[in-house]
Amino acid sequence: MSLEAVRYRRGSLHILNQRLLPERSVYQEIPGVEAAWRAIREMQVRGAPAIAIVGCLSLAVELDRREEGAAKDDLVTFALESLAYLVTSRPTAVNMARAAQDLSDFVSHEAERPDSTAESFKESLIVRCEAMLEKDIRDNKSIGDHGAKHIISRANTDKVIILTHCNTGSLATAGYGTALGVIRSLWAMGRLEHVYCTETRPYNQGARLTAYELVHDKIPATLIADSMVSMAMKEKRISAVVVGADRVVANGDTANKIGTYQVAIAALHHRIPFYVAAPSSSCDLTLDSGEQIVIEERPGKELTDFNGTRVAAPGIGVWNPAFDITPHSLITAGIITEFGVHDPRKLQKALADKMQTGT
Ligand SMILES: CSC[C@H]1O[C@H](OP(=O)(O)O)[C@H](O)[C@@H]1O
Repeated sequence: MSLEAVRYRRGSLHILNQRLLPERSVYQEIPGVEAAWRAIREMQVRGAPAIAIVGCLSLAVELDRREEGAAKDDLVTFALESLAYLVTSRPTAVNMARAAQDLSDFVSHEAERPDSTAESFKESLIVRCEAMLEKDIRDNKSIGDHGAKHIISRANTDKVIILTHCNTGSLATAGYGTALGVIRSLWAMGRLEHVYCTETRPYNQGARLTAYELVHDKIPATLIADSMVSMAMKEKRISAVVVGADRVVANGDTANKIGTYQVAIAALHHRIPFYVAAPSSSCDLTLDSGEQIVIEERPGKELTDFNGTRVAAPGIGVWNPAFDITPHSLITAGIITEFGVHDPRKLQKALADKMQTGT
């Protein structure tokens, strides 16, 4: 059975508490929007797509519980306020903000429809939130296959060796994953020799989550410290680097987990192709360049402590940005979306064309 970050059925939402993995696999209920906001802020659930999906499904479960007879205007106000609130949970990943904008537009349109009732409004909004689950998995499988075919077509070996950073798998999405989806597709095609995953300090998404997923799927993999990346590129015959994204902007600059920028610099030095894998829902064409992206800074305790024990010298100052920006010039092999692999400089036009044609 594949790993599930999110378990949903009408009226019921549970998340796998990722702060407890890999030692403990605990699903906790998310009864509504407030609980979702807290779970996202505390990174009990994380990953750009998963954040948006949990946020929107928390609205769906809370709407479902509203007793019949609630006034349509009250439901409209509740939905719009809830979506705006959910966007404040974490600032860097764009997926929640994009989903909130889409759903708010939908709500406003539905509210204006003369033939819509409170019940039909509720049902149509819940159905739109629920559709995010299947769409995300479909997009991830497309990303996986586009990325795998692109890597294979450019490799000079029958099987490839991939380095990845952070966690971009089933624990960061509705399933399959983005960069880890590319790895899963390479494995399914019989074209993957090995994976190197970085521990990804300080939350350890790699050591705790990506390693957990790769072991679960029986994919041959080796965990390395973040500081070992350059040595691994020099010694371990890495064919390509594939990472995820929290926000890709119009010129292809990409916000991703802290450490991605220096992995990209090391890849350039070693002439190793560097890919970003992200659904179009992680792209923000309203921003021209990476300098405009807000970088979340997390509590210093998340850096000074390890498993509840302080390891840093008391009294030391702490800087704990959760993301960094990789300039498009370092994304040398392309940005992999559900539509294909794009030159970062041509991403904006490619996505605009797709949005226009809807294909
Ligand atoms: C497909 S997940 C994308 C992205 O989200 C992660 O950040 P976080 O664990 O802080 O939510 C990481 O940057 C992944 O690459």
